[in-house]
Amino acid sequence: MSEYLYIKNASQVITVSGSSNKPKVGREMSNIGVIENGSVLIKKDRIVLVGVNQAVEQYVNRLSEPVDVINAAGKVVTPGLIDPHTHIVFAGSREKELEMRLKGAKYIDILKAGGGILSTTAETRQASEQQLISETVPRLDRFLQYGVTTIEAKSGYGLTTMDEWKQLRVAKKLNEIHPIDLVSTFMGAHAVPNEYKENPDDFVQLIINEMLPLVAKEKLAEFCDVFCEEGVFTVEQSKIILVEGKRLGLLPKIHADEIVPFGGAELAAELGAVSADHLLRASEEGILEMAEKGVIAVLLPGTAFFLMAEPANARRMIEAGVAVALSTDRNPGSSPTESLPFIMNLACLTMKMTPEEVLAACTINAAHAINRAHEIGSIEVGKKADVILFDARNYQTLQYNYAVNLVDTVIKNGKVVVKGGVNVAK
Ligand SMILES: O=C(O)CC1=NCN=C1
Ligand SMILES: [Zn+2]
Repeated sequence: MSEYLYIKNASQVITVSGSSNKPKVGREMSNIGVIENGSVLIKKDRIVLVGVNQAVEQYVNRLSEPVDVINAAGKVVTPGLIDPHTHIVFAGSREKELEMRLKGAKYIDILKAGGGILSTTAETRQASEQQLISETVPRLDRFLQYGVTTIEAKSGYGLTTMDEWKQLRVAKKLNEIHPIDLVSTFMGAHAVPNEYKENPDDFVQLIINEMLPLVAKEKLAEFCDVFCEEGVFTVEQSKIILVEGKRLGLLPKIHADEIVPFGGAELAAELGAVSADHLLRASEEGILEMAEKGVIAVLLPGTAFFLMAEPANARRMIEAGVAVALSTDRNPGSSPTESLPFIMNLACLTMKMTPEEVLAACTINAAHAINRAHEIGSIEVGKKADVILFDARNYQTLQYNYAVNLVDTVIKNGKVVVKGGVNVAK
């Protein structure tokens, strides 16, 4: 195994270069830096050269050290895909809810009746750290097979100080043992637990006075997120939590305007949140304020699809100058999928995003949504060698061939972890 890995003769290399200091907005989202007949040279865990085949070949031929070669003929090479919004650490499953919703039950009514998030919370509270690890690893393995090399991971199924702490410790442990990188978000404000149903403001105080200080002291999360929604947390409660999180060094994110127009996008802009997520019902004012303040819209078309709801107005957001990222929203209730490639298909087919925009949204813009654009999200010299080879001759095929997995090879930190679609990292 040499220090050099040479990915040669790709049909296309999609570099998504030139936007590491700020996310792509507007027409910039369509500029994804395509190199026809290109190659990539990796040394250890970093990208050291990317360009047209001949130029990279000449450089490689002058090297005195041995070079491992991957023949990428007929393949499209992209940066590793990034999922900036998952609830991946949890126990149990919620298939029963699908049947209820197919018979007309609404997501939010199931939650209000003590199901939904609260039923996953009951199972997650019961689960040991080891059980949470063993239930989450297969989900991470599937993400890897879909070409996802970095994900964000929220807490929010503990809803007690110790159980939120447990979830975040599990995410930290998974980040150490699994090839995928996990970036953690504290989301103690995911739902009001039954024991605080009569006095939700006391739960907000528990989050402020106990959970946030512990998470900040132990540096178990970089972001703080709140489910700002009718019947969950009010705009006022959300603001109190996110302002305190920000004071303690946790950057704000917000589940905004998912079910009803609720002012979440406006709150995200007011607080200068890194991202506002969902936005199926965001107002025109909220979109304009997000554009003005540079708040990234993390859109979740898989959740809209699974909840049989209208998706977010991506075209209006892109037109208004809001940076758009995409995510699976992997969770057991409203989006049980790891297929970020299918989310890209849905973004094209249900939100009319272009093949270029969805690639920018799943790479560099997603990297900005988790504060990692200096490290990942594009194929540029000095960045982490997180690279995907897709079995396709051009990037448009990735959206044309929908609901299939075209990932052939996944390289994580310069090491091959998926080959021929098979996980070889074990
Ligand atoms: O239902 C869940 O478990 C996750 C979720 N949080 C907010 N929307 C969906
Ligand atoms: Zn979510």
